Amino acid sequence: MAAASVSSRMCVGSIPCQTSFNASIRASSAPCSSLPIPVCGRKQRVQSLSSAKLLAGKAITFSSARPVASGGGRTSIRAALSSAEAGIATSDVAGLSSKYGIPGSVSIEKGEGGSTKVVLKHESGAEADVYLFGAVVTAWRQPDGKDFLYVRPDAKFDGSKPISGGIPHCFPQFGPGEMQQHGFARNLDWAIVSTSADANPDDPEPMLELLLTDNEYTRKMWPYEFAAVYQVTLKAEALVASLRIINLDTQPFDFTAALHTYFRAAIDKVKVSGLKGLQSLNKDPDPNNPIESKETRDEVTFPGFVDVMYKDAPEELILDSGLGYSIALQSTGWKDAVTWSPYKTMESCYKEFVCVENAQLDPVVVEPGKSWKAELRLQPH
Ligand SMILES: O=P(O)(O)OC[C@H]1O[C@@H](O)[C@H](O)[C@@H](O)[C@@H]1O
Repeated sequence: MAAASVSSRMCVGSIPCQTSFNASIRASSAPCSSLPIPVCGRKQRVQSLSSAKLLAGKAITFSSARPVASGGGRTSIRAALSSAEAGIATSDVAGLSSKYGIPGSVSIEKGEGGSTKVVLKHESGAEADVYLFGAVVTAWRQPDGKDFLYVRPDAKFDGSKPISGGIPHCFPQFGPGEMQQHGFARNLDWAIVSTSADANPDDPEPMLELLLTDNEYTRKMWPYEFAAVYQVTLKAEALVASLRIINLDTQPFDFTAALHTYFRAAIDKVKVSGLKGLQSLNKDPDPNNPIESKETRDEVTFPGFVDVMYKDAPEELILDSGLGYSIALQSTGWKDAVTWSPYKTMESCYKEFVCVENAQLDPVVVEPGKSWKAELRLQPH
């Protein structure tokens, strides 16, 4: 749909503070202009959907804990999402800034390689950078300036390949498999749906909500209509990443996925705890025929090349970075975990990072009109 044909306008401050953009739409059958007077909308930036589509539409529940109602709502959900997508070009930093920027909390900037990034700023001094290309959180800076995430020196930000570092998405395939390694979600521009900084009245936490839907390119690899909605919230001492996959198709689909997090670490000292007793599948030496075993160590270390998948991981893993601090990875919905260190296959940087990934390794089936949700909360431990 051409941007010009879309009735899309600012709807600043018309959303009650406690709800997200989508929850508000769900709660309302009214067009944007007739939604309630701002409660604390000063720090809310949303892209309104076409009012006609909202009035005609069924519930859009991709930010709620409840699955999307099945049945006839799909067409209108799709229409509403198309409207949300057909906004400002991802390269239009000025346009995106005026629509979604929130002074002091959310800024839209030109990042590395000319790619657009969103910087979330918490009043504690913490910051997070999120690139629209791949919806990758590339930095999570602490108030003292330390960045807990890592971007490889060979990372490209110009769209020529996925950004190698931070928190890339693996979707709809963790891999290896029929499509490109780790799927297509990290190769595409995601659209901003909303930003806010007032969901919590006691703590102005900046939040960014991004959207990816199918297109010709994705359907060639994975022939389904879908929406992926990704919310990143920066708290004083935590980064929360919440992913929802909605089936907009008329048939069920299945996928595997992961958040492929690159943590800054000292490879000779880093340890991961919480994996003991889990079934492990070692992709070394043959990723297509992993060797099954059981993890016996309290603390998993990285003395050489490591590429291991763990089934049914607990909701909390602890990463001791070896740099003087530890990070808790708390997750819901992500059933499995992966540890990866390329070791000397990446001579220039292997000493500086480790990947501990929250994953869904067995295909998850989503029925038409239903959705799947998983959340990762990272916080100092
Ligand atoms: O695509 P990237 O970021 O280079 O990561 C590749 C690695 O990603 C890991 O998740 C896989 O377990 C490895 O097998 C793979 O080599």
